[in-house]
Amino acid sequence: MLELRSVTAGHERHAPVVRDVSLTVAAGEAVGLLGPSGCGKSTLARVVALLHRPVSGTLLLDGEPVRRWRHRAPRALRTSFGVVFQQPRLAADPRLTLADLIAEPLRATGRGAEVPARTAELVEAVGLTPDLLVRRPHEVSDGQLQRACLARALAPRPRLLVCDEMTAMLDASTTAALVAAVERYRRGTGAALLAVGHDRTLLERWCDRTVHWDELRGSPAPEGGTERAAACR
Ligand SMILES: Nc1ncnc2c1ncn2[C@@H]1O[C@H](COP(=O)(O)OP(=O)(O)OP(=O)(O)O)[C@@H](O)[C@H]1O
Repeated sequence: MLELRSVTAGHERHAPVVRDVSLTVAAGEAVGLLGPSGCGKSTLARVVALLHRPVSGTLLLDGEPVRRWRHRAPRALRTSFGVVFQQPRLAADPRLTLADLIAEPLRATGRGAEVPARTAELVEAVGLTPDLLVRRPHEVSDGQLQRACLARALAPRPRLLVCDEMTAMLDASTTAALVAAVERYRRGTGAALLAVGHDRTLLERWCDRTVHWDELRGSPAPEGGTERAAACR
């Protein structure tokens, strides 16, 4: 379903943090990605979630190369991917109520009519209570806000969910609840998962297979070789 071929990406032009990384996630598969702090996992997660354009290499979805990232990506492609980050307070607009936060991706993609029904489903799915929906991020706990961020990621029914250290700052019971919510969603939809983290025990229990960052680098480029993303903007 998702294939990264020799992807190089970074934040400074001549010093990429992700170099020549190749990775495949099959339809419905859950892949855990482990690696030390600062190696580039979050940068790669952002490339996969179409939020960060690589310098070079190819990202294929169902065999089709992705040619545009961020707001340039076609709407259908953007809603194929959902992402949950480690720090919900950095990922949530502090001005929005939780209801508006969860509805954000549907409204942004012209699906506002789905908001009431979908929000009701999601609130239950992630274990929030409806009274929290009128609150803003500073009025809820980290765990409650992360539940809302997961609901936001699931709102458009993505085919691939990227969880970038989603549970790193949560207690064991909230971690278990969020992992269970992701797994219920995947069972119901057949969505694939890329879960990034440091916690080998959690990822090995959660995912079908776990790969280490070092295993992703320098794989031989498959037939067709690399593709300059810059040429595809
Ligand atoms: N927006 C940015 N601008 C410049 N450098 C950045 C930016 N984001 C990350 N970096 C740098 O890129 C490198 C990789 O960061 P990244 O967040 O991808 O690593 P990580 O493996 O996810 O780390 P951690 O496990 O600690 O979250 C780090 O050296 C970091 O300082």
